[in-house]
Amino acid sequence: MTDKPGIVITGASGRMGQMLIKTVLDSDKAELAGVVEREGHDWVGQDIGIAMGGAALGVVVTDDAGSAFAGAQAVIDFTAPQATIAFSKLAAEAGCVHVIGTTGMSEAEIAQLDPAAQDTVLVRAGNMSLGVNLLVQLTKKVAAALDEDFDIEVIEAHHHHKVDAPSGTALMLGEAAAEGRGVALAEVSDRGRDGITGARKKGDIGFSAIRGGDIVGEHDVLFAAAGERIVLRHMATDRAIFARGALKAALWGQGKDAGAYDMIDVLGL
Ligand SMILES: NC(=O)C1=CN([C@@H]2O[C@H](COP(=O)(O)OP(=O)(O)OC[C@H]3O[C@@H](n4cnc5c(N)ncnc54)[C@H](OP(=O)(O)O)[C@@H]3O)[C@@H](O)[C@H]2O)C=CC1
Ligand SMILES: O=C(O)C1=N[C@H](C(=O)O)C[C@H](O)C1
Repeated sequence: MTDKPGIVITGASGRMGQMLIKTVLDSDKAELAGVVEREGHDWVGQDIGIAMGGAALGVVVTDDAGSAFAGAQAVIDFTAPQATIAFSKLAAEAGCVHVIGTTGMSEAEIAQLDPAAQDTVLVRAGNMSLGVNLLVQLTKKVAAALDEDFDIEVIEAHHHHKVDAPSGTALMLGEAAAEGRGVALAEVSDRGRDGITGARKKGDIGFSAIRGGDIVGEHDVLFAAAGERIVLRHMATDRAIFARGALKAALWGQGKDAGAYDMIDVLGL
C-alpha cells in the first residue's frame, strides 16, 4: 500500500484505454488500481500487461466495474455514452473522482450524470489537452472581439474509426465562440450542409467533419470576413496529450468538493 491515488481505467482495450494505462504506469504520482472491460471481452480475466503484449503487471482485467472502483480513488473513463452513465453511478457509490473523456453524449445523456455529481467529483471535457483548452479560451476572446461580419466555422478532422460528429472538441469550440458572441449555440448552430442549402445565415456557427486514416484530432476555428480570415488551429499528433490531461484531472480532483467540473477548472485557465 502507498499513499498514491489508485486509478481505475475503463475501456481498457480501446485506443485511449491503452494510452491511459501506459500513462498511469509511467507516472510516479498515481498507481494502476484496476482495469475494466465489457462483459464477454477477450481481455477479461487476463493480466493487463500480457493482454497489451508485454510482461505481467499483476493487474487482472475485470468486467465487474463496481468491485474495481471500490477502494480506488479515481476512475478515468473514455468509453461510450451509456457505459459512462452506468460508470458514473458506480464511481459515485465508491466515492471515486470520475474523469470522463467520452464524447457523443446527447444533452439528455449528460443530464443523467447530474446525480453522480451531487455525490462525487466529476470532471468531463470533450478534450483533455492543455492546447485545446487554451484554444477554447482564445476562441471565446476572438469571438467577443469580432462582430457578425465574421462568419465562424469549426472544422475538425479525425481517424476513420471515430463514431460521433461533430467531435466533442468541435462542440466545445462552438460553445466558446457562441459564448464570446453572447448567443446560445443551439440557436445558431449549422451542421451537415448538403444540397441546396440556401446562402449562409449571418451569425450562424457552422460545423464540418472530416474522417480519414489515422488522424489523431485536428481542429480549426475559422473567422471569415470580406477581405480577411483568421484561423485558430490545434493539431494533436499523439493521444498521450489527452491521457496526461485526464490523469492531471484525476489527481486535481482528490479532496475537492463534489460537483461537475471541466478542464478549464483543472488547468486554471
Ligand atoms: N476527451 C478527450 O480528450 C478525448 C476523448 N476521446 C473519446 O473517448 C472515447 C473513446 O475513444 P477511443 O479510445 O478512440 O475508442 P475505442 O473504440 O478505441 O475504445 C472505446 C472503449 O470503450 C469500450 N466500451 C464501449 N462501450 C462500452 C460499454 N457499453 N461498456 C463497457 N465498455 C465499453 C470499448 O470496448 P469494446 O471495444 O469491447 O466495445 C473500448 O474498449 C470516444 O468517445 C472519444 O471521442 C478520445 C480521445 C480524447
Ligand atoms: O475520438 C477521438 O479520437 C477524439 N475525440 C475527442 C473529440 O471528440 O473531440 C478528442 C480528440 O479530438 C480525439
